Amino acid sequence: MLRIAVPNKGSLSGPAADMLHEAGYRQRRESKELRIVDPGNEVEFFYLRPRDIAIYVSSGRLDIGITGRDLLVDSGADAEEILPLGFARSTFRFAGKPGTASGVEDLKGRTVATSYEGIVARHLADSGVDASVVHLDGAVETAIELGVAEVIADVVETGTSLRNAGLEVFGEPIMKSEAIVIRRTGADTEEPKVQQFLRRLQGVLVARTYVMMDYDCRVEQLEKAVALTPGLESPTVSPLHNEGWVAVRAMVPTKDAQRIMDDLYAIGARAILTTAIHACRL
Ligand SMILES: Nc1ncnc2c1ncn2[C@@H]1O[C@H](COP(=O)(O)OP(=O)(O)OP(=O)(O)O)[C@@H](O)[C@H]1O
Ligand SMILES: O=P(O)(O)OC[C@H]1O[C@H](OP(=O)(O)OP(=O)(O)O)[C@H](O)[C@@H]1O
Ligand SMILES: [Mg+2]
Repeated sequence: MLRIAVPNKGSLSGPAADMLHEAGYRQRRESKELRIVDPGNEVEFFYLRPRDIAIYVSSGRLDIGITGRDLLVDSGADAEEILPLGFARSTFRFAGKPGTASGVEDLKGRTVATSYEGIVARHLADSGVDASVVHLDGAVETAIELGVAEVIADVVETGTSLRNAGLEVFGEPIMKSEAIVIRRTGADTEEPKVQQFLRRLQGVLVARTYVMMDYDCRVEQLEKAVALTPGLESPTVSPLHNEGWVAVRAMVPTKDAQRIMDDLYAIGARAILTTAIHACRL
């Protein structure tokens, strides 16, 4: 049975459960459930604090975990990223009152409040800057107003929390994060059960980012049309009953679908349709 750690709270937990559900796995019904077995898929899910997941996975007791890249790095645990999942995207940045500093080099002798002490301490050390780090559990934006620190380092997504606290980011982003699948460093990912799990999640990612596009075009326009819709391997081209016409079918990135439809129309393609992909194995 494959043992998988899933975030039980916070920004990662809802989207992770949605993705696992879309991949065909049973998920818990109540937020108080701490573990469930999915016997049909031979998988057991453990619902754990996002921060603890890398530690459990590095211990080898759980095979796989879903967590944030920033949480993995912060933990310093002996685990590694094997698949990015595209949700809970954020950057990790320094911020302060306007004019406080313009880069990490200005932080010498100052105090930085953060919930990600591991990331911050390493970044300061790598930059050769000697500054103090104060650990807070959350809501770190308030630390400056209340005099606990002059600077914070925190997760930034829309920037709303910083703006509401009258703070501004400064310096280069310390890191970019998103939800990821992790395993113990060097663990065997060739294991068929692990491979099957990863393929299912990849299938969900593809289904979320691609649509299937069908259209008819004249044979003379086929090369131009195929250049617009190269597909993942190569598009399917079938003859139509009307001589001189073919039907083409290819996967296209959802975000480009409307532009591609315009371009196909402009070169004479017609009956251009897109359909959602619900699941796939590449
Ligand atoms: N507003 C946000 N937008 C996108 N990702 C976020 C946001 N806040 C946190 N994250 C990401 O979620 C993960 C943190 O998960 P965690 O559950 O600890 O934090 P949280 O969502 O802030 O929850 P809480 O603070 O309520 O415990 C990190 O990978 C972080 O980058
Ligand atoms: O840039 P934004 O879109 O505002 O998102 C970033 C904020 O979201 C998270 O906070 P959360 O609400 O989880 O509270 P916390 O600080 O207690 O973790 C994070 O810690 C930032 O504060
Ligand atoms: Mg938070």
